[in-house]
Amino acid sequence: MVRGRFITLEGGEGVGKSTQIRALSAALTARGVAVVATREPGGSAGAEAIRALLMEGSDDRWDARSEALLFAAARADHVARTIRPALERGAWVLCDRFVDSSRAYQGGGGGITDADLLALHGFGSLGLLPDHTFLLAVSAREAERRLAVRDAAGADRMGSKPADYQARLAARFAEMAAAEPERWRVIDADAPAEAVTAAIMAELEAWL
Ligand SMILES: Nc1ncnc2c1ncn2[C@@H]1O[C@H](COP(=O)(O)OP(=O)(O)OP(=O)(O)O)[C@@H](O)[C@H]1O
Ligand SMILES: Cc1cn([C@H]2C[C@H](O)[C@@H](COP(=O)(O)O)O2)c(=O)[nH]c1=O
Repeated sequence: MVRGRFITLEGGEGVGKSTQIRALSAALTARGVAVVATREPGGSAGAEAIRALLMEGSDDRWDARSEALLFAAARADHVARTIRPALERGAWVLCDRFVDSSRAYQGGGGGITDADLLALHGFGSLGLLPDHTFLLAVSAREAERRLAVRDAAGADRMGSKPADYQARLAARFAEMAAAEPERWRVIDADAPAEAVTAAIMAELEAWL
């Protein structure tokens, strides 16, 4: 079976993932690569409907277990309807967040065990993992500056989690990147957007 590449961008709030997905899509398309750019939660009709349930309403709308199940259900639909078909066509899938966001947010932030989250992922998405994951790391000061711009009109449900939740999830991202260095690359995302794109493209060069 011909298989494309599955690349994910991860990190905390407002670290520049969507900016990079757009720039990388353009750079890879210019190199003749068939690209599917997508995001989580979302990326298929069913998953976008679940996204609205997750992103709207008050912080206590879902408890940690219900929230983990909803993210896993959205991911199962996204994988089955968008990601696997694209990979089977030989496309490169660039995804803004994937299962590692559940491991950081619902795990590190929300206290669900990694084993439970991976079991949900094994059932829902048959355990699909990215070939390569880029962690966009920003300093606390830069994160604060970017979030002030993003949330000037108010944060969504996930973006309004308390500071200790944000600190736990950042620590969990760093832990996962250190534990699986063959899949993860940590990118200095305090740098200007063009420099971040160049750093990621340099890592992807080997596959082009
Ligand atoms: N390298 C960069 N340097 C300075 N500002 C940046 C950089 N990358 C993105 N930004 C700005 O930071 C803000 C957040 O960027 P973006 O929406 O790409 O982040 P994100 O990680 O996708 O956010 P979210 O968590 O909301 O999905 C935007 O205002 C964007 O223009
Ligand atoms: C996939 C996934 C996402 N989240 C959180 C992370 C963000 O707060 C939102 C998504 O918003 P974005 O602006 O599109 O990045 O959802 C999560 O908690 N768990 C997940 O699995």
